[in-house]
Amino acid sequence: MLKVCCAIIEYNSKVLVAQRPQGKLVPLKWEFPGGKVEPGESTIACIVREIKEELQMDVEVVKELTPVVHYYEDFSLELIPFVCRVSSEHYHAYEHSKVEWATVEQLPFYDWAEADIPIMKEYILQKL
Ligand SMILES: Nc1nc2c([nH]c(=O)n2[C@H]2C[C@H](O)[C@@H](COP(=O)(O)OP(=O)(O)OP(=O)(O)O)O2)c(=O)[nH]1
Repeated sequence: MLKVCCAIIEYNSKVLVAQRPQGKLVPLKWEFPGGKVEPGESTIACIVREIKEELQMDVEVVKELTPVVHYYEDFSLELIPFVCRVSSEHYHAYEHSKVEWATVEQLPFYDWAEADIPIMKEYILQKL
């Protein structure tokens, strides 16, 4: 099964959310940025690498949340979430159509990729 890591990046009480581009899988849905684990790569190395590639940010991993297995119509994946910290709010959006800093209260109102919904909910619950 496809193994994908994603990052819930925190800064100043907000988290970074990103919209997938048109023309890729799960188009225009919102996600926590990340990507596929490469052969032989640890999940932590994967998330640090992906966030550097996609957003030019250096993350520090704080903790892992519960992985989600999700079956889309045409593919399935295991999505492994990490809460991460950054020391600056600045990013360059190389691979997303939009990127935003959202408050925890705003998270339920994004049009999420289905696999991200349980992750978003778990994150909100552990913030209460
Ligand atoms: N990065 C990320 N991918 C997610 C999330 N939720 C979700 O269903 N996915 C899916 C979409 C993609 O099919 C896959 C992640 O692959 P990816 O982001 O590395 O790759 P991609 O399909 O955008 O493009 P590519 O690297 O193959 O060119 O997992 C999420 O929160 N973050």
